[in-house]
Amino acid sequence: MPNELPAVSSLHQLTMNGLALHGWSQQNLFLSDELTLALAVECRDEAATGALAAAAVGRGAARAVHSAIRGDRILWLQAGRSEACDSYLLIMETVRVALNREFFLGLDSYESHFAHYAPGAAYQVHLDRFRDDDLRTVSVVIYLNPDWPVEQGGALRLHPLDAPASDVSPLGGRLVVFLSADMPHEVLPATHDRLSLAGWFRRRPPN
Ligand SMILES: O=C(O)CCC(=O)C(=O)O
Ligand SMILES: [Fe+2]
Repeated sequence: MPNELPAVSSLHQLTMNGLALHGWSQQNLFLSDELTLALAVECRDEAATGALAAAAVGRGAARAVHSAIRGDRILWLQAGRSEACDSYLLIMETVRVALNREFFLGLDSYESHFAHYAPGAAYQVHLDRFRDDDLRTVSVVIYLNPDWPVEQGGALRLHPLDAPASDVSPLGGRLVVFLSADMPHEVLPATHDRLSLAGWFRRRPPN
């Protein structure tokens, strides 16, 4: 009986290998320049019209905006909002399938938002998995900034539990994935506007 599963793209395979070995992975040129630009324009336009809202931290009664802890403004995506977003969500669907096949995670959904960090905005060290909601399993960030010299700051700093910290500069088209429960991370302040898409693959809720 031949293997019926379609081939996983070699880029996805690299991502899977990095996750398995280190708990995180970075891929440059993950999105095409064309799609990155379309998403960047959409994010910038939405920010300019005031459609992004100050992001909150915490859940339930503790949920509140604390801009010194988390300074980005966000807009959650819905399927069908634009051709570019639908292309992005379709690509992330192929990543979801690859993650499930490689790690048997039972991921059944993906939630994602645009984020804009104005100059000086940051996000202090945190974990993406909530204490009272452990369904977020794999975190994703895709950057939408063309030409981002490292001196502009704004790195994502990952703090693996068993390895030195790693900085990832938010250069357009770049993907970072990491395990939501185990990877403390922070966003360092930048000198320029910093645009991204953040997202989370969620597990099926238990019955
Ligand atoms: O933008 C980034 O590099 C990371 C964002 C982040 O940690 C989050 O939204 O939870
Ligand atoms: Fe995070």
